Amino acid sequence: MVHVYSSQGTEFVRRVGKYILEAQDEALRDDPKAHFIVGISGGSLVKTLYEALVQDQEFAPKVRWSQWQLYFVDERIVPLDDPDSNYGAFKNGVLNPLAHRDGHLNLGPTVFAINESLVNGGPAEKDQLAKEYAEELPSSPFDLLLLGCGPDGHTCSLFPGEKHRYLLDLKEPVAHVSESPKPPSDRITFTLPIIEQASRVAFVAGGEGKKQVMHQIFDKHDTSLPTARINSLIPTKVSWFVDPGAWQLVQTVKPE
Ligand SMILES: O=C1O[C@H](COP(=O)(O)O)[C@@H](O)[C@H](O)[C@H]1O
Repeated sequence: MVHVYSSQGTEFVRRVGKYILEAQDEALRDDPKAHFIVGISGGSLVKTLYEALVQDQEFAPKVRWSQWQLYFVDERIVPLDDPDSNYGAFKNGVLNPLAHRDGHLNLGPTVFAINESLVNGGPAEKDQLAKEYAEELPSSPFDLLLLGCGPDGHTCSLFPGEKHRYLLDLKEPVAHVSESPKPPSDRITFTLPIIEQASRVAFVAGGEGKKQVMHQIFDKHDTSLPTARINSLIPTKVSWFVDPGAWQLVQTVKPE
């Protein structure tokens, strides 16, 4: 069963924060010196992470950042300081405010970014960039993947539609995507095998702009959408955090 939680505002952010801390504590329980291995999306998730893990007075001190190893489940192939970079958004939205929180220097996570020297190359360099990112991945499965859901049902940079259907069949853990329907056009993305192996997968989705796609995912079970496909592949490992704006058309599932 896929778990669905619907709440709004501060409650929404705190539910996400509580879930992340549970995943962190579970991963570090048996070996307090272990790493918590996390993959994050870009987009609206970054603001939620800031509010839940940096701004929240109760949760912030409980985040063991120095033990986090953090990867991007997808990345746009642009320089790291480009406004479209997922790394750049996370740096500006979470790492920088974290570093200066409470007036002293705080240690952040170990962050794995793409090889920036390849971003202006041709298709071969972009394929190489995906291959190199795959080589950086941990040897054990991810403890947690925090995913977004676009209004078209995409997650990571796994897009729906005929042209990108092949992405759902790929076996390599990281793929180069060209001609993305959402700019920028060139990206890398985690693929389904790596998502399926993760211990926990959470989707975080808010706003009215996502109400139609939620209906497609939860009422219509449209598994041509990468998000719905993940629900059907690993239902017991998936949780959804959705706000009432996004949830308003769903009729067949009652949030917990
Ligand atoms: O392009 C992307 O979009 C998705 C969804 O973003 P959101 O702003 O609607 O939450 C995001 O999860 C992905 O990482 C990003 O590259």
